[in-house]
Amino acid sequence: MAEAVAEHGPLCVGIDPHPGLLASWGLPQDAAGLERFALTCVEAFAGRVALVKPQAAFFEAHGSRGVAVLERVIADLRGSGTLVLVDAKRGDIGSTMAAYAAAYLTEGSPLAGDAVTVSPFLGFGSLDPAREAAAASGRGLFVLALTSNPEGASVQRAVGADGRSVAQSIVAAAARANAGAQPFGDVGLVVGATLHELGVDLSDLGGYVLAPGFGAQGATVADLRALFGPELRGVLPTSSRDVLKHGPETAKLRSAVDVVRRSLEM
Ligand SMILES: O=C(O)c1cc(=O)[nH]c(=O)n1[C@@H]1O[C@H](COP(=O)(O)O)[C@@H](O)[C@H]1O
Repeated sequence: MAEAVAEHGPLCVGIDPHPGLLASWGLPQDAAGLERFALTCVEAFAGRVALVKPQAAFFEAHGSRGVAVLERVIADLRGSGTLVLVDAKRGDIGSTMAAYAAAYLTEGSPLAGDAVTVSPFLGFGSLDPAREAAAASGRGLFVLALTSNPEGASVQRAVGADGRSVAQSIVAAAARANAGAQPFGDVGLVVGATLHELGVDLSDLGGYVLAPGFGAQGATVADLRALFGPELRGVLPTSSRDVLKHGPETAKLRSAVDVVRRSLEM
């Protein structure tokens, strides 16, 4: 990850084939349209950004043919040397989590990218099978901590018996998992760029922070710096619709990526 960020900058671009985007790209609302959309994104982004984040939901919406397209996207991006974060937000009891870990974090599985998003809201310990699989296969996790949607706060800012917010407990558990790793461990967090204040201390995290909400959900580069500090150390801003709306021409998608990337350098 550190090498990819050093080469391309910290921007993560999402592949979110919304029905509205398929329509504006002049594509049919079926698996063939999805495939055309997703492979155009691969062509536009491979080798140009540190990380690409396909959103699994939009592929699953097309059934098994859609999932096959997701598998192809993962294979093509990884084959080009571009890191893939599969945004599947999985979370379940530990014994079932082990099956998700087999699907998303195990070498040889067609759905395994380089990292996957997971939900800790069944208890951080329920993620242990995913942490073990990630460590064994050299992959990573991005654990939801403070999400970009306004509804998240009622759960994530709730204060537990120990006086800490749920989000701060998640940060602490991730920091424990990353302890000793240099420069960063396998466990990243998701913290929305749309938040008005952080309200958690990320200084000991020892992992990357994926920051969605940048672009289409309204957060700007200034918001990112206000929230995470001017250096944006370890922060991976991620944008989907704000880039994808420039398709279907590959050149226009690439220049949209360049504009966003430059805005993060200023
Ligand atoms: O895990 C995520 O990526 C995620 C977490 C979060 O708190 N908010 C959030 O928007 N996301 C995802 O990030 C993407 C944001 O898309 P845009 O709003 O189009 O940039 C979508 O795929 C969301 O599912």
